[in-house]
Amino acid sequence: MFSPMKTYHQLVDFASKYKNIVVALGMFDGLHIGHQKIIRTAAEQANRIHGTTFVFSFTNHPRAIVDSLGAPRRISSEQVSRRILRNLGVDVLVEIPFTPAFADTSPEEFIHLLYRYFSPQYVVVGENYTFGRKGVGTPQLLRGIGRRYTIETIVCASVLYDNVPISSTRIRTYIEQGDITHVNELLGYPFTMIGTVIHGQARGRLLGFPTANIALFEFYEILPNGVYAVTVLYHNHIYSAVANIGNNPTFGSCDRRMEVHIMDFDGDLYGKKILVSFHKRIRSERRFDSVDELISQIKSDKECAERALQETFHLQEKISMVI
Ligand SMILES: Cc1cc2nc3c(=O)[nH]c(=O)nc-3n(C[C@H](O)[C@H](O)[C@H](O)COP(=O)(O)O)c2cc1C
Ligand SMILES: Nc1ncnc2c1ncn2[C@@H]1O[C@H](COP(=O)(O)OP(=O)(O)O)[C@@H](O)[C@H]1O
Repeated sequence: MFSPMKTYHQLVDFASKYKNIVVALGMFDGLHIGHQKIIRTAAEQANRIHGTTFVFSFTNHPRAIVDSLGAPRRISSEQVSRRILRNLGVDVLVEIPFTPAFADTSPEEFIHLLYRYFSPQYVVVGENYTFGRKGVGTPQLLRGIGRRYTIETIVCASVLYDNVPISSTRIRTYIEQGDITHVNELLGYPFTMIGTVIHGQARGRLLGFPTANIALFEFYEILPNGVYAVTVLYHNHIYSAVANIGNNPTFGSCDRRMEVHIMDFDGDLYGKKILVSFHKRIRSERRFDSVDELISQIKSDKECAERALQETFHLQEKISMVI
């Protein structure tokens, strides 16, 4: 069993509260395989010196401040990220707002700040990590200046997939395309959303397929409308399920949402939190001319989802990273 991860939203004198600090630095949106390598390296190093594993990151994406195009939509929700960080062995998460003043910090000032609040034995970064005003700080600079403060820098090489480094940007593109297979390969765990079940039009049960509905939020990168093979974690049990993301065009239209029909389940889920993990895209959402056509399509979607879940079964053990 893991001890709970402590979270701070401001910088305090961590050095006097925790011993032998090792800090992983980065934005870590999505916590993909490359991020996991950096954080695992930090945790291993901390274990070796009987110390404390820290992740130091930001509540908002730095690009919200420094990029005229604004911040990209997030890959993972806060809840999903925290579960993964805890499972990777992080003891303390420090997440502070990235403000215009912070963006103006010079690389030297940033390293001084690390020393002042963390006095880390080690910092761990990815090879393409940048920091400080206009992102001019590099891992080499961190290593050079860090030594003056007796901070050792560990630089992790990018993890490649098809000979190209795995990046959050690449994963966002696959999500936009609904390419779950690639999304999950690069994340190293199934793309997952956690949400609370809300009321819909109470129509699903009449169609013979009740669907637990979950509102979608604009600031997360989400999959395109369509039908997906998913699993649902509820009350410590993983169920096979089939999800539809969209506006139900067969019935006019509704707010965009995700709805999940859970197989071999009967119960009241309103107001309950469920965790939905995506495994394969099945088809696009479309308008049907009759309700009977929609019903027979949902029947075949369900069979298709069952088959897809059998095919991807070997990958599903990675769900443990998000639980
Ligand atoms: C597997 C699955 C596939 C679906 N595909 C479509 C679709 O292609 N077009 C559509 O209009 N609605 C589709 N729906 C949504 C149904 O219209 C919706 O579940 C139903 O209207 C119930 O809505 P309610 O939850 O508000 O009661 C699908 C639902 C499921 C479970
Ligand atoms: N197998 C199931 N899958 C999903 N929801 C189920 C299932 N069995 C019962 N339910 C319940 O039924 C509700 C969905 O029924 P539905 O008629 O689609 O209503 P709504 O339009 O409010 O979502 C869920 O929120 C849940 O409480």
